[in-house]
Amino acid sequence: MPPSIFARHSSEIDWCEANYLHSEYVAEYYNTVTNVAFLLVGPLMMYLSHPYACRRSLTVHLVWIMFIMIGLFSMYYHMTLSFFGQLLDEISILWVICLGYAIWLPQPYFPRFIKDRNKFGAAVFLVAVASTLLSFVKPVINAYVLNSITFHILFLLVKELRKCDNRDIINLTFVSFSLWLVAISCWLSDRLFCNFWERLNFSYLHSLWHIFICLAVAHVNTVFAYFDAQYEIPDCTLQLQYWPFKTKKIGLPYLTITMTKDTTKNC
Ligand SMILES: CCCCCCCC/C=C\CCCCCCCC(=O)N[C@@H](CO)[C@H](O)/C=C/CCCCCCCCCCCCC
Ligand SMILES: [Ca+2]
Ligand SMILES: [Zn+2]
Repeated sequence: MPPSIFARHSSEIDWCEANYLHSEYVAEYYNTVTNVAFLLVGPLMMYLSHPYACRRSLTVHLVWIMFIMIGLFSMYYHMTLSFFGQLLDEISILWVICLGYAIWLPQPYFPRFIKDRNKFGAAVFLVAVASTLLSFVKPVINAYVLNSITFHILFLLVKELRKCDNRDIINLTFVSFSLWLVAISCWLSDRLFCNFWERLNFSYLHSLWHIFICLAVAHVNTVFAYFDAQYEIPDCTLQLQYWPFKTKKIGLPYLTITMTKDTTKNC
């Protein structure tokens, strides 16, 4: 009788951090606790991006609500290392990436047979449903497939950067890329070189992944929001700001928005 999908350690994946070192209920303590970053950054980005969301679309808030859900599901996953927890974690990531594409992919990148964003959103929804079903086929590769989407995201960034003359946005993109590079290096090292890190008595790279990928996504989403606004709300003047260190340009990036003429608002 195979173990229940809810059973502890029913996932095929066990991260490098030693299990049950700090609590009999939490399999990977630091891999669980570091997901608090998502529970902090998600609400903060909702608050900071509210003026932009009012002008662009309130579905922007759904991205950050799902971001918080990712943090909760990842906490549950690392607490139990259950197959159910792994799928909750990976499927929630899949859906938030799809939502990000549905909202922010600039129209010039739509497939030729799709002319407007509503139709593109419907196509993305179908892809998300099909991908969700496929995630049950070989779960051990799901995370690699999800991470490979980043290469398309990098392609989009390069294409848009070539047309961008805003120094602040160019700088933000490089910071996003740097954060992601550190994050994916931690993720791959934890997955592929655990024995090496265990010998150094440092098996917390996946915990660092959580922190850096959380920050990378907060940064890259702001870059895509800026590029998207050039196409979707061109009558707005956008300025990049940072919280909490406004003058030093360090912290969470967000867009302030001034209207050149009164146009529709969602709130
Ligand atoms: C038009 C493009 C829009 C792009 C929108 C991108 C939105 C990405 C939103 C959320 C991704 C959050 C990923 C955090 C994962 C946290 C949970 C976790 O660590 N899960 C692991 C198990 O614990 C699991 O192994 C991870 C699976 C893969 C995660 C894939 C992350 C893709 C990140 C895409 C953004 C890259 C930023 C690139 C910056 C240059
Ligand atoms: Ca472990
Ligand atoms: Zn994780």
